[in-house]
Amino acid sequence: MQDKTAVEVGADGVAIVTINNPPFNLLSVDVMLSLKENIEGALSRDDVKAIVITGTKGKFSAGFDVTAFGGRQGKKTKRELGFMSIQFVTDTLEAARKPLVAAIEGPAFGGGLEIALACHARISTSSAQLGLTELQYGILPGLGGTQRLPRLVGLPKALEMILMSKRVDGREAQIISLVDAIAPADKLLGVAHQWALDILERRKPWVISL
Ligand SMILES: C[C@H](O)CC(=O)SCCNC(=O)CCNC(=O)[C@H](O)C(C)(C)COP(=O)(O)OP(=O)(O)OC[C@H]1O[C@@H](n2cnc3c(N)ncnc32)[C@H](O)[C@@H]1OP(=O)(O)O
Repeated sequence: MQDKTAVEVGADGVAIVTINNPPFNLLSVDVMLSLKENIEGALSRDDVKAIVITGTKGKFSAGFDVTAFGGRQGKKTKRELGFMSIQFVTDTLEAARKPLVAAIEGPAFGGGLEIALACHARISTSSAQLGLTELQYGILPGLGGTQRLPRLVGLPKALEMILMSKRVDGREAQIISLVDAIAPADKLLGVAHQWALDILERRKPWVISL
């Protein structure tokens, strides 16, 4: 089976953890367990100083695969969605003692954006699309987005985005403080790397939104 996330550690000590579930890097329990495992691995390595999270093929993540929400669990005993909290990934990010930066290109929706919100900074391209779009499926953001988004963008803007499943592009996201900086696609990872090292060296603030 193809790995759902990949890790590469650069000579500068920044690990890039890439979500690898094309075409939209949708999240599932498997993808999130793989993400958690690779982030924990990077956090425990002495040669890793900071972590950048991104998505493969120019797409951060379009959120949870909503087809997994269909149907009742019935008498299943295996640990599946509905039997377990899916916040295990954001719990890991929250507990991290190394800088975490999200490098966002393409869609960052629902759980995808919530993973980015749990990082200490977000860098995006100007054309990236960001939103907590869960309500269009009749569900609430489930990875802490209802708490983290208002802390970054203020309550009125967060309510507008959540209640109307409103999407913003990278440019607007920077204006409302949802992303910290904009970079062209070919420089995105480089800028995110530098931002992570700047947090480490205290040249940029270590911002925890929850
Ligand atoms: C825990 C969390 O809080 C819960 C969540 O994350 S809920 C999920 C939130 N995510 C979203 O709202 C994203 C919704 N998707 C989109 O906006 C758009 O599909 C997109 C921008 C990703 C891609 O757009 P576009 O390129 O025009 O392709 P589009 O035709 O819409 O989608 C392609 C296929 O992917 C599927 N898809 C897209 N997002 C999906 C998702 N989150 N779950 C399951 N399937 C999805 C579509 O249903 C479609 O399937 P089909 O080919 O069988 O009809």
